[in-house]
Amino acid sequence: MARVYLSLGSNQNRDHYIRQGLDALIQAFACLNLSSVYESEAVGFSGDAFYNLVVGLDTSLSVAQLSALLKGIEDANGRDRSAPRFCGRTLDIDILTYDQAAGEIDSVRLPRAEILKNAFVLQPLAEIAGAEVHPVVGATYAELWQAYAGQQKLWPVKFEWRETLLPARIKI
Ligand SMILES: Nc1ncnc2c1ncn2[C@@H]1O[C@H](COP(=O)(O)OP(=O)(O)OP(=O)(O)O)[C@@H](O)[C@H]1O
Ligand SMILES: Nc1nc2c(c(=O)[nH]1)N=C(CO)CN2
Repeated sequence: MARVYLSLGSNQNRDHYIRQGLDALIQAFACLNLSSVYESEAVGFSGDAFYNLVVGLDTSLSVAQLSALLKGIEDANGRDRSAPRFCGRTLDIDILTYDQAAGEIDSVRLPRAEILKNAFVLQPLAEIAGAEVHPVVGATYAELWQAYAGQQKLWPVKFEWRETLLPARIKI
């Protein structure tokens, strides 16, 4: 089994698509660890604000199998692959880490560089995996998030539907 962390983001019909993404992950995996959902301004382009969260899970899927599964979930949720990289997103699911893998595996770059760049990734990752060590930097996510101080900090968003996920093998 590999320990995996995923980043979910949406800035179009955000409640709907984040919920859809989580429902699909619940169907696919035995147990999910969910961070809070955070709202932040779009980084890298001007557009609607995003909701982001991080999900932790254990899987026996390979990186290639996991990547294909996640692309399928994105596609089923209106993802337009012809759109430019920095534009609105119905649902984006990225693999942040896969155990301690480092490098390009089956066209997936690990660990994902955005962990060290963006509060909307690092803050929720530190929330649910603060004691775990970044595969390349060697510091824990809690340490990395502390070092990020002074830059953008995000605040959790209250989700009415979050509690409704509780019966579904979810650790919040
Ligand atoms: N860590 C990763 N997680 C998911 N896909 C990755 C990763 N690294 C490389 N890829 C591959 O790169 C392709 C482009 O993905 P990438 O996430 O870089 O761009 P994007 O999804 O268009 O933009 P973004 O995720 O920044 O919104 C994906 O289809 C996937 O095959
Ligand atoms: N706040 C925020 N900004 C972004 C995000 C995102 O998920 N959250 N994703 C992007 C493209 O992947 C570009 N900009």
